[in-house]
Amino acid sequence: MSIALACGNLTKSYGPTLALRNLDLQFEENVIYGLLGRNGAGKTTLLNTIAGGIAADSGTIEVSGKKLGRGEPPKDFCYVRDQYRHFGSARVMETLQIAASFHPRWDWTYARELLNLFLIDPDKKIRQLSSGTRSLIGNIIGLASRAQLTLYDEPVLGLDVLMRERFYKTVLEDYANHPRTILLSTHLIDEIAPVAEKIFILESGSLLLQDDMEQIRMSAYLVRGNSETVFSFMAGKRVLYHEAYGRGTLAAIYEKLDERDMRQAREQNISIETLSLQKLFLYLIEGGL
Ligand SMILES: Nc1ncnc2c1ncn2[C@@H]1O[C@H](COP(=O)(O)OP(=O)(O)OP(=O)(O)O)[C@@H](O)[C@H]1O
Repeated sequence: MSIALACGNLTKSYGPTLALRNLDLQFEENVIYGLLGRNGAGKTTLLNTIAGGIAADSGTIEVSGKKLGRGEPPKDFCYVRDQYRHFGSARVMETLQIAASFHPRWDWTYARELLNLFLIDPDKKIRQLSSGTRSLIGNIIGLASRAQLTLYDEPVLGLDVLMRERFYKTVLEDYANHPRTILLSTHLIDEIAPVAEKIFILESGSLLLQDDMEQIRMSAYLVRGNSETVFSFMAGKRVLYHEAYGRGTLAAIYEKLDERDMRQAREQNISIETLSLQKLFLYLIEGGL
């Protein structure tokens, strides 16, 4: 496993607001990450800091083992955010030409295919596009850049469900042929679950959870039953949240359950359901345990 990017002890405040708190994060090469967090959790600050757009107060950013200077962007890197609205009077094709000049691995054949796939007229001016279509221009740049490190900040904002699905499918297909490190920051949590291999959840500038999607699928459960039996079942397990539920208790746990746990649950009439990523997120935030 090689590390593409490592953030060490990263801290950034805006006046009294601590946006990133001693954040340690590592991104492996050739993995798709999902970055989740509530409004104000620090996602954009993290991405901007990695991109060199803002300087951290303290901490380090290393790309392939080499420390970046203050405000220095990583090499072979693409940051997709909502800046394309500033290209108002430029045509789509001109905007792609500017982007291509920054990305040595840019693939024009692929960029044209993507314009067709997302039904975008290359002669239109950016300001004539809907906001969803402007997001797609950024996403096309992210894909066609084939940058080894690609960060997307809310790439599906304003996209209808068909275009969201099409975008995620395209990311996966292209990643299969051209593996690279991709980070997708989004509020649409359950949509990211089939796409991301690993998840980071930020809350108040700190990392609340990081895990493989596969582990999350095998570890996130909601258990319900008589309070006494539920508490005894939960003993020694990581409990994210619990509440009284009628005469019993409902609890969200984060733990791999084995056959013995399942037998105990059956014998004691405890119901166990798997939690979706979105529900896990909600219980993590609500629980704060
Ligand atoms: N330029 C700024 N000046 C002052 N405070 C800021 C600035 N940018 C961000 N913040 C604050 O820093 C914190 C983190 O904001 P950030 O935009 O990184 O969160 P986010 O997770 O991207 O949120 P969202 O999902 O709403 O975009 C918030 O409390 C926010 O109000």
